[in-house]
Amino acid sequence: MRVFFIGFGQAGGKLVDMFLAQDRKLGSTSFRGIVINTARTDLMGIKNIPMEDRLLIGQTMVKGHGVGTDNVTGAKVAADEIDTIISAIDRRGTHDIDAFVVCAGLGGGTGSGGSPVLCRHLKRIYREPVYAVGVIPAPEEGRLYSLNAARSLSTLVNEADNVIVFDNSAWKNDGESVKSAYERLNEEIVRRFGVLFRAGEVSKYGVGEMVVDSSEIINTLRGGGISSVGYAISEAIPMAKNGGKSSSKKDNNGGLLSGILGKKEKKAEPHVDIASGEDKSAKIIGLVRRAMLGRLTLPCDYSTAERALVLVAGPPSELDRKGVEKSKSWVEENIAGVEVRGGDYPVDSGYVAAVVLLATIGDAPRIRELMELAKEAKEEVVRSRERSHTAMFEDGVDPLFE
Ligand SMILES: Nc1nc2c(ncn2[C@@H]2O[C@H](COP(=O)(O)OP(=O)(O)OP(=O)(O)O)[C@@H](O)[C@H]2O)c(=O)[nH]1
Repeated sequence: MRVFFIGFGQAGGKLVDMFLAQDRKLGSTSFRGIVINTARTDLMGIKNIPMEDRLLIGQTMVKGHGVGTDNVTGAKVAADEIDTIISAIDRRGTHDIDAFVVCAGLGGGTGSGGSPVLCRHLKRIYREPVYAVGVIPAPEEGRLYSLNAARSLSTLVNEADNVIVFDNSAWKNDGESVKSAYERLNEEIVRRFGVLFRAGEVSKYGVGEMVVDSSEIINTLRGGGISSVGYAISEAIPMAKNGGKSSSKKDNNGGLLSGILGKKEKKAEPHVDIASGEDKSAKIIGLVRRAMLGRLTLPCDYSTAERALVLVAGPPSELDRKGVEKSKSWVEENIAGVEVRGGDYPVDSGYVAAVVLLATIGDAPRIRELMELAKEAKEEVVRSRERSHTAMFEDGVDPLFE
C-alpha cells in the first residue's frame, strides 16, 4: 500500500521518521510523509525528514514552545492552520497514494488535539481512506494524559476510518519507565505496522503465491472503530534454506529486513522453529496462532474482532499457500466476524513473520478504563460547577444578575 504518513506531535513525528527510514532502508518508495508540531525543538529532533516537510504550527498562539499537554489548544491550533497543513501535504504529493495514516501520541496536547481535526479535514478533501495510529499513555504518566487520550480517542473514532491503537503500558517492561522505553516501543510499532502497511506492494524478491493488495487492507479496516495488531517471528532460518541469505555475519538481525521483521527477542515475542524440517504450513499456522494469542498492540478480546487480515512475510522458500489458507480458517473460527483476508509477502529475511490485524474490536480493558475515567472526570466537573453555583447562591450572589 502506498501510504502518506502524517506525524502529529512528538510521538507521531518520531514514528513517521522511523517509518520513512525503514522504507528508505528497503529501497522502497511506498511511504512518504510530513511531520507537524507546535514545538520547534521537537521538529529539530527529527532525523530522516527534510526540513521542508517539517511543519511548525501555532506560532502566533504558542510561539514555537508547544501546547504543554493542553489538547484543546492543540485542536484549536490545528483547526486554525488547517489550510497550511493541507498545502504542505499537497506539496509533498498525494496523487498516487492508497491511504493516509496519521500517527500521534494521544496523551499529550499537539497530537492528541490535532489529529482528530486533521483526520476530519483529510476525509473531507481526499477520497483515500484516513487511518490513525494512536499511542495511548500508561496510567503511570498521570491522570491528565489518560484524560487527554480518552477525549482524543473518542473523537478520533468518529473522524478516522479506523484507529489502530498501541498501548504503551502493555509494552513497557516491569520497572522500566515509559520514557526510557520509547525507542524500543517505537521499533515495535514500526516493525508491525511497517509490514502491515507495506503489504500489497510488489516486493523485489518476487510476488507471493497469495498476494494481498491494498484493497484488502482497506476492506479489513472498513468497519471503523478501534483495531489491534498481533505479531510473531520465527527462529532464524538456516543459511542453506534461505538461499544463503540469512545474514548472521553481515547483519545479525535477519538480512535486508533487519529491524523490519525484527530478530529473535528474549521475551517480547513467541517464536516457532521454522528450521526444524516440519511441515511448512504447520509452521505458518503456528506463527499465526502465536501472533494472535500473544501480546497485541492493544490487548483486547480478539474474539470480538469483526474482521481480520493475516500476513505472512519471509523468504519465498518458506512461504506456503496452504499454511496461509489454514491460518485464515483458524482466525475465522476464533473471531466474531467471518471476513478474514490474507496473503504472503516475499522479503529477503532470515526470519518469517506473521502479522494479524484484528479490526473493529468490541472489547479492550484499557479502552474501557480510559472511557470510565473520562466519564468520572466529566461528572466531577458537573458536580463542582453545581457546588460553586450553590455556594454563590448561599452567599446571596446570583451569577446571572451580578
Ligand atoms: N510509544 C511512544 N510513545 C510516546 C513517545 N513520545 C511520547 N509518547 C506518548 O505520547 C504522549 C504524548 O506525548 P507527545 O507526543 O510528546 O505530545 P505532543 O503531541 O507533542 O503534545 P505536547 O508536547 O503536549 O505539545 C505521551 O503521553 C506518551 O504516552 C514515543 O517516542 N514513543
